[in-house]
Amino acid sequence: MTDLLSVEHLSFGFHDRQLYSDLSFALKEGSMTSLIGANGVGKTTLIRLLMGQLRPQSGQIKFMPNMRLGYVPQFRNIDPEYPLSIRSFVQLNQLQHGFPWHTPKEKRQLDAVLAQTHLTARQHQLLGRASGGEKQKAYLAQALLTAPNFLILDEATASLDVNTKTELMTLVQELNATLKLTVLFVTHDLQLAKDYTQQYLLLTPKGHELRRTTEMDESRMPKELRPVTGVQ
Ligand SMILES: Nc1ncnc2c1ncn2[C@@H]1O[C@H](COP(=O)(O)OP(=O)(O)OP(=O)(O)O)[C@@H](O)[C@H]1O
Repeated sequence: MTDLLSVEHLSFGFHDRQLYSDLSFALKEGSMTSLIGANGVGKTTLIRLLMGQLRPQSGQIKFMPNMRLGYVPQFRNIDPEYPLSIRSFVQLNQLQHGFPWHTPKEKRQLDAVLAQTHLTARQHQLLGRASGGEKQKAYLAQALLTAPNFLILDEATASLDVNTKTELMTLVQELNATLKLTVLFVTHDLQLAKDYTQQYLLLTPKGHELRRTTEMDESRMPKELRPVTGVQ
């Protein structure tokens, strides 16, 4: 299988702190990878580098030519009085052509994405009154509207309850299987990493490792990462 992403000898730091000095790894097309590491080790910074918001100090970030990136941010609280329905919120990602209306093709795409994320029945619910899981699925649906083949989930399950986390990750797994989405999942939750992704990229101040989650040695993981309990 081809590499969707290849990072070669990347180095980056902020003025007072070097985060990586020789970071190299590749993600295969269609793979699911957890990005894990202690607080402040540089996970978000790596995502910002991948998204082109920061430039490497040296080294290279290469994507396959037809890479289309979708980004799902961390769950945020939304004001209960937020005026848009789930459908209208998801649709915001389609208003980039500058017209305040939607073409029949866009409506079909929107309906398809709402169905993919199991939101069809709840699409007229006000987003502010939706459950945490529905809100997070709305962010996911918004990202899917641009038909990405690479999806970055940035702590997207943090602050969701266990059942909702499971539901969201099952959905992401379905999308990975049906759309061949390559997934990079930033998480502090080792159990989710083991249950839903095949490999993990661990960042530590001393270096990094990319391994299969079946080979994860919990005792070598940073202490603050949630212990693997085996209970879902
Ligand atoms: N714009 C910036 N300017 C200076 N330092 C920064 C900037 N952004 C992040 N940092 C620092 O870089 C380090 C890595 O931050 P980053 O947010 O990438 O870590 P993280 O692994 O995502 O942490 P967490 O798990 O807590 O979200 C931290 O020490 C942070 O304070």
